[in-house]
Amino acid sequence: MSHHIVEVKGLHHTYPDGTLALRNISLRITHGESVAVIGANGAGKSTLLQHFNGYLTPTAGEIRIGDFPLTRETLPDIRRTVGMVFQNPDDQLFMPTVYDDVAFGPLNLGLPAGEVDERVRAALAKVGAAHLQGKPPYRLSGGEKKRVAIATVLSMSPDILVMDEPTNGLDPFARRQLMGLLREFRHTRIFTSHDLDMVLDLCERTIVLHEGEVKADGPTRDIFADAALLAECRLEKPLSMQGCPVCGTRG
Ligand SMILES: Nc1ncnc2c1ncn2[C@@H]1O[C@H](COP(=O)(O)OP(=O)(O)OP(=O)(O)O)[C@@H](O)[C@H]1O
Repeated sequence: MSHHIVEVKGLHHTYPDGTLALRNISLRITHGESVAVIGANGAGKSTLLQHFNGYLTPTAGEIRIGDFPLTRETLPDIRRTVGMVFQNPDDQLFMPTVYDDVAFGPLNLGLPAGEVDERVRAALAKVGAAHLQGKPPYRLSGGEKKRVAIATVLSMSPDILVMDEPTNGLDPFARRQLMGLLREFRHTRIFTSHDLDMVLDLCERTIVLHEGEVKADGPTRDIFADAALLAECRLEKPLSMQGCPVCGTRG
């Protein structure tokens, strides 16, 4: 299913203030892959993800989603294909109620009212936020906002799910619930996270960014076993691979 493929060729991104955030990034993510993009603060993870559905435009290089290069003409279709959860849920929630926010995307697809309602209820139930549907988003807690932001993307049934720090601000129960949901999602998943145990659990492939460049791209366990790479990129092993300080067993 080629429409689930994300391809990046020679991507550079310089912000208007002159910050060079991405340098010559090339990668290809195919259907059904679960891929983590990790790196220290400021490594370029959010900048990279925001190119996948055209929120940022490359300074140089190309993004292809499936068979199409990302251009002004293909952008509406690509936004239907790629569901993006931003790091900050306030960037995603702007309607008077939670229900309206989750319905916004499906309504824009022109779906009949009954189907929109079905999608909204299913998406809110999946993130455990059905009870919040009548509330204004600005009255929600940080973790509640995050869950609703995720529901706004799920209600669009995207082919490719892109999430920037999806577990940020979630309590342990909500984190586990989200991990279950990501595990169930059968199409392409790409996310950034500092939650390296989640990365180890959910992603067979990990891409390491360091100072705007791809430093490594490979099987997640191999990445976390490379102590020199982790040290160079200011990363640590997931807790579950650090061994038990009491009994001395290795992860
Ligand atoms: N709007 C902006 N204008 C100028 N520079 C920016 C802008 N947004 C991000 N940057 C810079 O681009 C670089 C990459 O930032 P980015 O947000 O992509 O990092 P990140 O890896 O997602 O970090 P974090 O883990 O802290 O979320 C950083 O040097 C940052 O200061």
